[in-house]
Amino acid sequence: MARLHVAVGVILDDRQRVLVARRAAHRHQGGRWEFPGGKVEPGETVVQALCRELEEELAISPTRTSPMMRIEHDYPDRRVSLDVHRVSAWRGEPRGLEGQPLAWLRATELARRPFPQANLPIIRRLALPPFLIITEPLAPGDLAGLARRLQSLAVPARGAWLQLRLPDWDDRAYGRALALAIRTLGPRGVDVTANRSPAVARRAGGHALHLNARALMACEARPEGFVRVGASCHSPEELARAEALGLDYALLSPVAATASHPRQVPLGWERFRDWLGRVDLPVYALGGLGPEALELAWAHGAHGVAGIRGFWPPRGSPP
Ligand SMILES: Nc1nc2c([nH]c(=O)n2[C@H]2C[C@H](O)[C@@H](COP(=O)(O)OP(=O)(O)OP(=O)(O)O)O2)c(=O)[nH]1
Ligand SMILES: [Mg+2]
Repeated sequence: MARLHVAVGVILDDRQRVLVARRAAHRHQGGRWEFPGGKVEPGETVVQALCRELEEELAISPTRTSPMMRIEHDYPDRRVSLDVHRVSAWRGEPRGLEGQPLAWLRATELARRPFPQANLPIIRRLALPPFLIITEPLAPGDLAGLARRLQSLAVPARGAWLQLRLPDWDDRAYGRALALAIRTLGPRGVDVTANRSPAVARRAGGHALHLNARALMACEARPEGFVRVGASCHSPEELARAEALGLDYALLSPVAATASHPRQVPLGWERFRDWLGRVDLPVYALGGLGPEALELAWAHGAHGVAGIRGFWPPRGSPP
């Protein structure tokens, strides 16, 4: 059975809601929800096919797209290869030209609708927010200072999560900081990942774990008991290790020059794209980047942007 090549669009608005449509009952995978798109015709590029399909199905013309992932899936009656692209800007107002119902959903709402089986990796990937904010250096044990900084955090409309990175803090103080961060940010919809040993993270109630590159390379297996585990990477070997361990994401740095790691040579965007293209893993761009770099990062294959300085309000500014 030949594999059907399908262009799929993850259409995202500026609050990171995704446009989905319900497939008509009589079609393959009928009645289920889908990300709009369709078959790539002979002679078309994937992006050309996507633009044509979105014109035909929704009356919109994409003006900005970026590659997101590729999925091979075998249904009992059909084999498909989904070439998934983000659509982050378009002309026109989406309408269901084929009578199909449409809905704009947040990532957390996608899991509650029936989608074709092949779409599950897309839904899992969308659950990772596009911004990963890393804590700034803070005097060891200064919990009150941390509380003030967490309060001051302006969460980007597209969504973010936080990596609690306090390398100078001892385990005890770190555990208290982690519990504080989870308590403060959880109600604001911001998950917190612990950059510490699994034992300390677990004891403080952490459910996500971040490994630095040294911890990653020392790891024999994915640490157990966390819903999300990721790692900091600086080379293709480290990325390959993160993929082999079945981690959920990686950070790749430094893309540009940074104040926090002045001696590291920046990768630049071309090498960044080349390296992340060798693994099947969502990768955040890190190093000298702020939230404004998201479209550029997407254009180079990144899942999102991670950073320190570009995300926090200046110290001493009113909360
Ligand atoms: N468009 C789309 N297709 C998907 C998704 N997930 C998934 O398994 N598929 C499968 C279902 C179909 O077998 C195939 C897409 O074909 P399609 O029926 O949408 O193709 P098309 O728009 O060109 O439609 P048509 O001309 O055949 O009516 O890929 C998805 O999220 N979006
Ligand atoms: Mg279609």
